Amino acid sequence: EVPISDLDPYADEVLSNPYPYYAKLRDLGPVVWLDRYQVYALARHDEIHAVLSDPHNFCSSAGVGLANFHTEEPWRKPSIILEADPPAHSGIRKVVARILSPANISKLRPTFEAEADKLVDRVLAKGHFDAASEFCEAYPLKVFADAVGLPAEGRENLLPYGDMVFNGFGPINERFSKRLESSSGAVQWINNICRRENLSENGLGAQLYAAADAGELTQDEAGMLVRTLLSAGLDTTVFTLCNALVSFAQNPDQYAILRSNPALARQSVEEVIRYEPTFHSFYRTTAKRVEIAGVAMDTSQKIVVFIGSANRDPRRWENPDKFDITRRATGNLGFGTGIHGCAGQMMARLEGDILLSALARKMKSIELTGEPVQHYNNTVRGYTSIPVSTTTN
Ligand SMILES: CC(C)Cc1ccc(C(=O)O)cc1
Repeated sequence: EVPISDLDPYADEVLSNPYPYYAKLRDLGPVVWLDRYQVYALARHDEIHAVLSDPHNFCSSAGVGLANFHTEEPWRKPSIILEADPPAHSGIRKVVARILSPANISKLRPTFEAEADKLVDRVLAKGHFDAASEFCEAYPLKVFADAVGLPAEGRENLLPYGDMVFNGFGPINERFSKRLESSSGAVQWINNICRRENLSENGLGAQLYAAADAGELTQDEAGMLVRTLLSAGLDTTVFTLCNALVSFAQNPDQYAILRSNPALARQSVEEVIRYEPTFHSFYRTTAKRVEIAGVAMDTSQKIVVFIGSANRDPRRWENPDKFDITRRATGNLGFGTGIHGCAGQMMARLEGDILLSALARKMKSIELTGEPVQHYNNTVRGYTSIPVSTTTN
């Protein structure tokens, strides 16, 4: 029989430190029934990897959150890439993958490096700063928003919008719908800013519209994909940088290794994404009657996969709870895997590599001057405040 758990993965006490709860789920078995939400839960690496690698049996078009689009209205128009299955997904993904390819985004490196050095010098000159709001948020909101081609004004809408998107993959509870009302301005702003006339001539947004001119997409689909970039590309990198800073602050020996060789920044981003992934849980829906680890499931069943648990599974990782930037962390599930694997992962690595190496070259150690304040969201983990004092060379 399938073990039953009454865990509420969206309770604040679980969100504040999910790892002990993940360990319990892993020990219960490869497939667990979450009674509270009436869904199956996978917490072990191998089963999660298998489900994310099998879009045929485990589909995304019913939504990748708790809500089942087969039976309920999505809160926003479904994404044409995230919430799509082959064959519709394939052509769209090809365009996005080209625009976010290493070849295309490596052209951004000189600008990204110049902005990182400017930001590091600015915060170090202050003597102490909030590494969340003044550093980890400021950097993607400048370099990625510029790269997409957004105007300077209105960017304060971006993180609140992303927060709604990521809450939206969990239970659409009263908190969420209240947030939706209060941030309807952000939703309007996002839908408007994705229009071609509001974007720069040569940014990633313009490149999507150029693909439409070339007949690879419709103009509408290009606009929807600009929304994708703004939905997926901000909060995720902001919180990854926050998680990096806090992980290094709590493991000064690891920051000392990075200081001794800033070129390790790229590899350290990989370990941050394994150890403290920003994105923790999302869903697939069975597309037919199917079995996982001997458990027979009906069609149209929701399955939650806990990415954050897969990355700490001792069946896959040695000493999984240790933050160790010298380990080989590639292949972790922080960026997902398979046809829906993160299309922006090279952009995320570029931002993390550049900002962390710029910091490591100039800041001797990361000294917290107060407790980091965690950001609470149904599916992403990060911080809203990380008070640090600067210790230059
Ligand atoms: C971790 C993923 C769920 C992030 C994400 C969010 C939104 C979209 C979209 O297409 O709107 C795509 C990807």
